[in-house]
Amino acid sequence: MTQHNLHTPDADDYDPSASSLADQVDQSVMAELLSIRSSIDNIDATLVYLLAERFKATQKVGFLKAAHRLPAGDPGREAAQIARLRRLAEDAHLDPAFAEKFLNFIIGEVIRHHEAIAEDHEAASGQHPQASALA
Ligand SMILES: C=C(O[C@@H]1C=C(C(=O)O)C=C[C@H]1O)C(=O)O
Repeated sequence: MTQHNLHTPDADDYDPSASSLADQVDQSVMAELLSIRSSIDNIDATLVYLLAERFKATQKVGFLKAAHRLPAGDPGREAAQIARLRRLAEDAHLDPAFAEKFLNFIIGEVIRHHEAIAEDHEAASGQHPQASALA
């Protein structure tokens, strides 16, 4: 049975003024809150597009690594990226520990994708022995 009364909002019916606070704050506070939230919404949309572009790039790396049987992770590269992002975060007054956690979270996901790409690649070259000989 579907629960139509427990409505979960989705992107198609996004209401930028959705809030559980409406009956707790006066209208002027709510107006200020909504104005700030509209920037938050723009930033969140940008993050999604940026992450989508990043994953498009890392997918290409995944195919390249699979074709040349390279390991999914590259700890030397990751250490350099983390040191750099921590520095950038400090300059930007963002908590460097958070920046590191966030990057590690993304890299973990990328590595899972690379492992899946490598498995698919191995399975496909197993089915076509001449393809694996050429790789
Ligand atoms: C994308 C790569 O693969 C992995 C993922 C990384 C990332 O998401 O930036 C960095 C290093 C690797 O552990 C890469 O080697 O460049």
